[in-house]
Amino acid sequence: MTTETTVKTIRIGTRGSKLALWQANAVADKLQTANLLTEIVIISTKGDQVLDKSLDKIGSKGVFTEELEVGLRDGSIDIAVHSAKDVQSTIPDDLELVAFMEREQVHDVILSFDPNFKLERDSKVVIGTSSTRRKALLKKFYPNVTTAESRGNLQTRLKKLEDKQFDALMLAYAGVFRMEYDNLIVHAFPTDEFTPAAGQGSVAVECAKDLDPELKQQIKAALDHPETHVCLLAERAFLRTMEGGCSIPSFALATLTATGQVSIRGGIVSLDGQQHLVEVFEAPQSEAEAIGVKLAETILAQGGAQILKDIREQRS
Ligand SMILES: NCc1[nH]cc(CCC(=O)O)c1CC(=O)O
Repeated sequence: MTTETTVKTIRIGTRGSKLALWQANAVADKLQTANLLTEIVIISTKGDQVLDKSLDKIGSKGVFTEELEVGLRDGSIDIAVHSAKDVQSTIPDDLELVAFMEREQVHDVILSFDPNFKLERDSKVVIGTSSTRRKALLKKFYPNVTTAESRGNLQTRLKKLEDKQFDALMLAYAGVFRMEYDNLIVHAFPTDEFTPAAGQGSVAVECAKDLDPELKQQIKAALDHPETHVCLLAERAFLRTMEGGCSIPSFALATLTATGQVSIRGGIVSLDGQQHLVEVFEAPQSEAEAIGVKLAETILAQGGAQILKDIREQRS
């Protein structure tokens, strides 16, 4: 008797933007290196379709992920690839994040077509960004800067910059580097002032909990970067406890120290930049999620809860 081995093709669900496809291709490459067969399936999400509203107005929950999650459930895809930053802090019970890929540099940058563009503390310039966190942090650290909405994929935003809808564009370095626009970078923000959003710079891979366990293990072995994973657990626990999606001005960055501890810096900034709460905690890796929670609870107790309440009231 011969044993039959069926070779399964892993269907990788992704949004259709160039950055999303870059990420999906990075996943496909790694799976192929592990001798797995792959196919990329493009799925459009609400976040791709509704471009005339800022994210906090669409409703932040799963705008870039929901349609992909439907695909995981109905079996049209086996895994979904997301920018880790875009994944809601609590994912549905029947799904799981099976891997976090090795993180790119996490900081925010400014892009301009003018190589002599300089951002000074008192600069009176218009910067394109639609991120609540970036807008609020700019108010705090660069009080004379004004911001202009810049939703859409990177290419759309660069077109707006070209059309002079703003003087410069603020983005995550990771996406800029992956799209090879790093020649336009004129300023890099240090992460102690502009601490990134939880998950920035990493790619998350989601699957159904009931995906074949052997396949799930192969996917994890091929894609997961354990150091990134533990940092992301801490940051996502922070985000979950803050009860905010990508539309609140919170930030969290976990890193591993030389002795292998997890260190997490995070907090929240009020929309007007007037209140800026930041704390740093360190713990063994086994307590990664616990320090994320502790950081959030500390920030909430220091006035973060009030900042969140004010934001909710302003929006309703
Ligand atoms: N919310 C959009 C988004 N999601 C992930 C990235 C960049 C790449 C990354 O952080 O992985 C971006 C654009 C940006 O913030 O500049």
